[in-house]
Amino acid sequence: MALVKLQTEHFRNLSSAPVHFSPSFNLLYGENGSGKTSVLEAIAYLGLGRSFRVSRHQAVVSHGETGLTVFGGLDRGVDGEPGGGGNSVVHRLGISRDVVRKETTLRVDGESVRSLSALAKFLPVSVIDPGVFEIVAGGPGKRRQFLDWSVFHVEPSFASVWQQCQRVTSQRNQTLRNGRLDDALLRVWDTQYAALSDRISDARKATFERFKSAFETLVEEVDLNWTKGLKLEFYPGWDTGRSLVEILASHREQERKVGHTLYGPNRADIRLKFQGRPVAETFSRGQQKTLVILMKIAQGMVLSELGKQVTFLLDDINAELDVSHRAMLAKKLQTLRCQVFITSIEHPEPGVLWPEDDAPQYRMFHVEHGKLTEE
Ligand SMILES: Nc1ncnc2c1ncn2[C@@H]1O[C@H](COP(=O)(O)OP(=O)(O)OP(=O)(O)O)[C@@H](O)[C@H]1O
Repeated sequence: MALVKLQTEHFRNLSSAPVHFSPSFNLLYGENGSGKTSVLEAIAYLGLGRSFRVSRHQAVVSHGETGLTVFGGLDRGVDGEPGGGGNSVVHRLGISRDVVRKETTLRVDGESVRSLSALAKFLPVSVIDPGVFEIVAGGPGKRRQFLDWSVFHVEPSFASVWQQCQRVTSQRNQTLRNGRLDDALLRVWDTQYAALSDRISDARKATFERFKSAFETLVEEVDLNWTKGLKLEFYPGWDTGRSLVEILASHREQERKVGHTLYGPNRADIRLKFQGRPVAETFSRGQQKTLVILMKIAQGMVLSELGKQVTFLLDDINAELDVSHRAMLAKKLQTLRCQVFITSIEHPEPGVLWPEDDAPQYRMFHVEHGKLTEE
């Protein structure tokens, strides 16, 4: 699927006029503060139900307004129509947020839906912005988020198992904090928690294996010297040599002291090592950035294998990647037949992104005061 129509109301500084996009590449350029990132943010809002820049919905709502709406029209993507995709909308998505009532309303094809996953499954959006490099440089939380995004799109039941596990974890934490020694109750929570944790971990591991294999193929293809000896490993959040119930029972006092669960899927990680050491300690900043880009592409490959097209949102990559890495990224995304949005301050030169003169179908937009004008 590709987002071929976008219309927003009261979304930051964006104009409410509808915009039609290419199912392939879309190049957006404009001055600082013109609204380029806000366009990507509005697209991501449809696919993630939140902003990728800020955690408060209020910040995204236009000043002086009490709510926002984003509508999207999807078509079947680059391969959906003879001749490389036409703008024929096959699904309509809508999300509204009322920040006074703190209510979100979701619609798919005119029907109300309750869960965000019903909307999100239509539009897998992957953001590559300056903050994305935290996946390598930052803590395990960023890598869990990265992995779970693909698990969600690969394993249909993942979102509901995850929610159940969060509920049980929070009840278990309350019991741990409860001063009374309530061992019998804790054991009940332990059993439920361990069963859900195993399901989460199995789903994560299966998706991780797909991801790892795509990543290895990609690394082979791009043939970058410094990636030889790089190892990716999934850590589920506990030592799987023993059952989680056993581990929890043997760390009762420790968990009671801290008042929360210390072992399980909330501790999972993708461990990235180079010659036995964490890459964050070994790789240069440029290498770390390239590594994240390769991981993002590999994630796109996994979804492509399952017949799903990722919509990539590339914010200001000129500031992050040199010309050759930008060209490598554009080429790979073109091969994957993904939909791509790229922002830049300068007028884009397609010859830089596609030096071999094999530019795909693209649309170019100038962004000014929140309004997009196609060129
Ligand atoms: N809630 C809001 N309501 C109205 N306008 C807003 C709101 N939040 C931000 N803005 C304004 O919207 C504009 C769009 O900002 P955005 O970050 O999208 O610009 P950009 O083109 O990506 O800029 P840059 O190149 O500097 O990254 C800015 O001028 C900002 O001041």
